[in-house]
Amino acid sequence: MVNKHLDNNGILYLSSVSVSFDGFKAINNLNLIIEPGEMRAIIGPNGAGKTTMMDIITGKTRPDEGDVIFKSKVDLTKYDEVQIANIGIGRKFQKPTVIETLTVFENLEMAMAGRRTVWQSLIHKLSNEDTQKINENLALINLSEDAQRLAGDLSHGQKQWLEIGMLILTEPELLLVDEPAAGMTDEETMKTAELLKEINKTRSVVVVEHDMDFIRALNSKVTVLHEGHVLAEGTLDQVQSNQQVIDVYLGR
Ligand SMILES: Nc1ncnc2c1ncn2[C@@H]1O[C@H](COP(=O)(O)OP(=O)(O)OP(=O)(O)O)[C@@H](O)[C@H]1O
Repeated sequence: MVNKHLDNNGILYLSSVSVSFDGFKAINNLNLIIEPGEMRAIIGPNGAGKTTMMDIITGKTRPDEGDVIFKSKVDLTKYDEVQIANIGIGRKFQKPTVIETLTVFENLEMAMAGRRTVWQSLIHKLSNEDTQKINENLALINLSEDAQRLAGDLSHGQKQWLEIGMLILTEPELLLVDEPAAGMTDEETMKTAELLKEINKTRSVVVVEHDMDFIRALNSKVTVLHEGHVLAEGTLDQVQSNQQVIDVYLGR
């Protein structure tokens, strides 16, 4: 079933994807292509299907119909969540899941160790190369000064950055980020946009977000979802001046 997509160069390709919950089509004939190296923002009113779409890409939800292809050849519907993470798709959920009783550095060390247990990763001696990677990661996520603080003492925004840093250490080719700006201060929100732009220099990023100032700062192509399919695509200015999009947001 995958051969027909080999001429498609997208890092992520969704074609005619649908899924129903108790007869209700949460995703309805969804088509989406993310190009390699692209940053894409996904917006849409509550219930548009944004989370369900992320769930389908990451193997949490199986589509009833359609193709979900990674890098032109990997049929993601055949794999489970852990396998998809290992294939190279990292997902950042809205709520941070860092270990609060460990330091920032230890959390990163654990992420670096991947499948080792917490205890194994803490007694495992880091190579110089690993230490350097963690230090570079700390600089990326703006937490160099906070490396020895307990993760539980960080602000909400800093915890989100730490978790993004942990995901980056697993070196995903595609990073999916769910509402990163929720609960952040304006300053944290803008720093998060800068962080994702920096990350996007080396990998593809798909961000679901409601905060329009944040979306504007990303300066990327925007896809508007509505009732489980794509309503509009373009720059933020283009989609914001699209009458159908305006009507959907105003509930008309
Ligand atoms: N497991 C499920 N069982 C039943 N209905 C579901 C399930 N998951 C999602 N839905 C429904 O599917 C629709 C799409 O939900 P989804 O959470 O994907 O939207 P969303 O765009 O992420 O919304 P929000 O912006 O509020 O997070 C909603 O009507 C939701 O109630």
